[in-house]
Amino acid sequence: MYVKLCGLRTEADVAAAVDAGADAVGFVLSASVRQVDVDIARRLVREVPPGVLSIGVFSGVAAADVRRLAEASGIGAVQLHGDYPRSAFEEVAAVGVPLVRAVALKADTDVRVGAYGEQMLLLDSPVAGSGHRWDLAALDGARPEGNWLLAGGLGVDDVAEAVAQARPWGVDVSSGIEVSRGVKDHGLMREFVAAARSVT
Ligand SMILES: O=C(O)c1ccccc1NCC(=O)[C@H](O)[C@H](O)COP(=O)(O)O
Repeated sequence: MYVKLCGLRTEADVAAAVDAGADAVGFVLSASVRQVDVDIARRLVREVPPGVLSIGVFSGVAAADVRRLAEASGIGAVQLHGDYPRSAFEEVAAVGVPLVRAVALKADTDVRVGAYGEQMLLLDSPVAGSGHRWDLAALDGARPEGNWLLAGGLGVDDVAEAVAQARPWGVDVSSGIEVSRGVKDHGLMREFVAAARSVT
């Protein structure tokens, strides 16, 4: 079970996420209570050891600016959140790092991983980073195959049940590992990773 812990803002967060066994850590580089600027992102990326992917998360940022921020921060992957067109993925692909397409599942969502040139697909609630769950029954008949992550309101108490139901390749969380909005709880990080991987 691939686990991404998102919305990290401090060196201590990064150390705790790595210690908890996260496969990927997310830094939000667009408007959010969890936003970090490019200088902080660059500093945090340097703390991420080889083998753990540092993912820059963008929403509502023009593709040219995503490219610039991705290159300046040195992040290891780019997550484009929301209604980015294929052309944006093509433009950002020039950075030369893996891409994550993050969307809320709708009737017309292309759920094929790689359909926009991405390496991972992330299915999330309609409001990213809100901690809101969505109805996993929507996956019936629209379940992706391959490297797709489930997100949206997951927490230590329900991630195992959600994994058992949706059978994703990975999971992603932000609100569910926070003590208050935007402030990570390092104990919850450890509990979340263990709970996500408890399903056989
Ligand atoms: O986390 C944010 O504040 C955010 C803001 C804008 C775009 C994306 C954002 N987060 C992206 C993530 O990958 C979150 O981990 C994902 O939406 C799940 O969040 P949550 O429901 O809080 O666990």
